[in-house]
Amino acid sequence: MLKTKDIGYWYTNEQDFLYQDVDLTFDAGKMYAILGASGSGKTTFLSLIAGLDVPKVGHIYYNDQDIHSIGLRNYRKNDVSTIFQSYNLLPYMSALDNVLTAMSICQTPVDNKKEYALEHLNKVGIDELLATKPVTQLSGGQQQRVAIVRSLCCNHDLIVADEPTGNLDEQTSQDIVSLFQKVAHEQKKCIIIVTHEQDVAKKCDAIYELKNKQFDLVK
Ligand SMILES: Nc1ncnc2c1ncn2[C@@H]1O[C@H](COP(=O)(O)OP(=O)(O)OP(=O)(O)O)[C@@H](O)[C@H]1O
Repeated sequence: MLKTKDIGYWYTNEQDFLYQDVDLTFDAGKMYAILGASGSGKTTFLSLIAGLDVPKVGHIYYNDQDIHSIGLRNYRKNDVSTIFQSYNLLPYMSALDNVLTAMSICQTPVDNKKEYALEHLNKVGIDELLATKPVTQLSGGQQQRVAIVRSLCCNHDLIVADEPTGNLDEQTSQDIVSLFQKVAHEQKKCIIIVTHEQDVAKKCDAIYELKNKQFDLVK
């Protein structure tokens, strides 16, 4: 579903590159982990495959089409959902409205959007009372779950997530990873997760480790 071809990236100068010649493949129906030390460039890599930033060299293909020819705006709107480390929820809205707004932008093909959103929020332990409160009144872990649901409800085929379980207790984290697994395997989505947690990585179908400026397939 997604391929990177010879991509390289640096921020300030080319000699300080984060990586070069990165050729990775991500298939539909699978969940991937990206591991690596802090500062190695994992978030930067996610921003490239999510179409939020552009590699300095190389190309990214989504279903064999260069994401530039799809158009990054179209790609983000129709094909890829991003779960940000800092959630990026709209603070003046409720959890429910955050999910509904995203569904409306992505034009999720569902008749009763409110029922669909509430059902998915419920699955991660956000009941209707919590879902209708201003999102700023929710805890960090609750906001993280709203961000996860917002991305799942967009129904895109590719989901990229930056430390999606970073703020969750062990049980909730396991539940979320099982949910991701189910979505990847049953709905044939491709889910790519940046994580520091070995337990999360172990549940993924494949693991890429970013080390010494290169990605190695370690599982
Ligand atoms: N906007 C920026 N301008 C310059 N350098 C940056 C910028 N954003 C990140 N960097 C640097 O690029 C490197 C990779 O950052 P990135 O956030 O991708 O790492 P990471 O592996 O996701 O780290 P962490 O696990 O701590 O979140 C770091 O050294 C960081 O300081």
